[in-house]
Amino acid sequence: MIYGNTEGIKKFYLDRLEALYEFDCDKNILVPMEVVSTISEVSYSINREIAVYINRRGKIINILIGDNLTAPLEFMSEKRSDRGLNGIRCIHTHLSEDARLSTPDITALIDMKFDTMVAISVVEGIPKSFSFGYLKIEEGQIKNEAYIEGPYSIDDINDVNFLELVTDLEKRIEYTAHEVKPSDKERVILVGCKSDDGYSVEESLEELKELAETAGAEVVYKVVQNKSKIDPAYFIGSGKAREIALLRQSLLADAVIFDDELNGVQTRNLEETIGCKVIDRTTLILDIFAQRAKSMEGKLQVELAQLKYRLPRLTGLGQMLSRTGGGIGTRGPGEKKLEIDKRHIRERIYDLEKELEKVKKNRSIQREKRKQNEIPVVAFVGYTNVGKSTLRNKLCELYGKDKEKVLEANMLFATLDTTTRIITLPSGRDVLFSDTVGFIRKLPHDLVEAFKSTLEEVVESDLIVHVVDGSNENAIVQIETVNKVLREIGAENKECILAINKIDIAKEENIHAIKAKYNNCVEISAIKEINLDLLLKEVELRIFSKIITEKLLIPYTEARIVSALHELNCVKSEEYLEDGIEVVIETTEDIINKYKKFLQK
Ligand SMILES: Nc1nc2c(ncn2[C@@H]2O[C@H](COP(=O)(O)OP(=O)(O)OP(=O)(O)O)[C@@H](O)[C@H]2O)c(=O)[nH]1
Ligand SMILES: [Mg+2]
Repeated sequence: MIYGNTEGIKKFYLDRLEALYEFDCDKNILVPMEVVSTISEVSYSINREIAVYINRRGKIINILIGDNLTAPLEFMSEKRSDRGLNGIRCIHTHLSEDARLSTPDITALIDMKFDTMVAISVVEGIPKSFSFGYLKIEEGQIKNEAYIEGPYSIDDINDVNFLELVTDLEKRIEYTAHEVKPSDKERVILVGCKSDDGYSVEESLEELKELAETAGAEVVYKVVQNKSKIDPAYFIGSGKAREIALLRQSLLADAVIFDDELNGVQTRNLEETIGCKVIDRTTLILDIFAQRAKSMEGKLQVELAQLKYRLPRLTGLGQMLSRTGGGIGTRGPGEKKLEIDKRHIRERIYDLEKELEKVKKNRSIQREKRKQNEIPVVAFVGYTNVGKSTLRNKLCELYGKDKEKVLEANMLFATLDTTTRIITLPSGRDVLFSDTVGFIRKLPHDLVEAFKSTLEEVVESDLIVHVVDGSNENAIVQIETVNKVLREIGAENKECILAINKIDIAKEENIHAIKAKYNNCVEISAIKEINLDLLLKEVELRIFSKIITEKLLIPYTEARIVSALHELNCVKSEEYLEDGIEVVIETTEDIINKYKKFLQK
């Protein structure tokens, strides 16, 4: 793939340039003459400047056509390497007698920390003279200044030993202890494609970024791919993959994470081209789940899901992953390494399924017991990070019988196991509140499958409290994502309350939009303890009483009852008739019973 302004250029020239990708440059030589003569000729013929980017292994990783060639790379400058030279040299043509580096050339050199920047003056297709620049290093630090050498003739430039130059530069850069081992964090590049599921790529990538950070990585760049057609071999197309390879080198990234699922072949091809570990969103989510699972059952489920996801992909998996170098995508529950041998994986899957069967049986026995005690169960569901755990902890703190806290953190998937606590409602009745794992978009199917038994709690519950982050602009899409999973586990017809959380920071119009679309909303703030009593009242109402609509006729002498009913917030309409006030109320059985004598037949 040739980048830049290739419009109107004959295929013949593009092919000649393309062939350079196969060429191995001598590692010692600053400007490989075969490359120089090709780009000089083509540059002259098409009357455009050409730049090639070569890594230290002597591989050409990118070829660019256009004017102002070094400029397009500035898009990376903000994320450029802070840890020394970027390991790439740029060689480009000037279609004039002037081989001196231009100001943009020098700026790019400094910004990107190229190993060197070489300019060739090309006259009538012949390389005439050369100049090159490299960064100034003082007291162990790379300065924002460059040394420029030349112009040199072809003979002179051939005497420059590139390897010596770069080795010397590298030697003089003093890496502090921190820089040598910059952090335990993996540096990752994210790649996303446009999708049509209601999210923009940017939002989806933002979520992927949060996921990556939750997994302990540092995101150094995000790549957006416009192409909607999926390449069977590379997912994004081989040209784009090469572009990412260049990025990876200059940003010194350790891994690339794709926002969509990749198959084994795509993973292998991408790893080969990009030259580092490549993982997808599902692997990342599984990795997070592996780190977070606490209960025996949770751990078993995560491992099972991981192995099931891996098995069909193993054939295609490249060097990078089968070596299991460590980091994201290689962790199993409890930091143990994942199996990479197919036969072992199959055996392990079999064992895990057996073990899970046992655990499942236990769980249903427990559930039976609870049923016998007749304590109703309220299940908290909701998109990840909406505040389910915070809400449940607050409720436990204020109304609970035991005060053990559920891990709450501003991290995705803080909760991975259903945990259940008893809460006393205002009326004095007890209910069990159970917190569940957060739901997330593009939740891998294996995972829904794996967590079904955890989610059985939801299916078996008496009431669902669907918690929504009212401050999130995607709240409605998130609600729909959760509803979709609820449908998948067969819980769509359950009695449900929508708790719109975080109203302390939510925008008015956002809340309005949610309320306009859904019934049974209660606006709350878990953190600020706003309306939590109201939520519990609503819970009580939904669980312990059927809602009935009745018409009462209340004599004028008993008018205070009407105001009492108004206080209960259950009056739907009222009419002043001759023999009394006719009110239609929508409320619970026990309240209706209280006013039985006024019932109109
Ligand atoms: N401003 C504000 N922030 C809140 C509120 N409730 C929760 N949060 C914050 O939202 C973040 C996520 O809260 P959690 O309770 O961990 O969310 P969760 O839904 O349990 O998340 P998972 O278990 O990962 O699915 C935390 O940083 C909370 O402090 C609220 O009412 N207002
Ligand atoms: Mg939680």
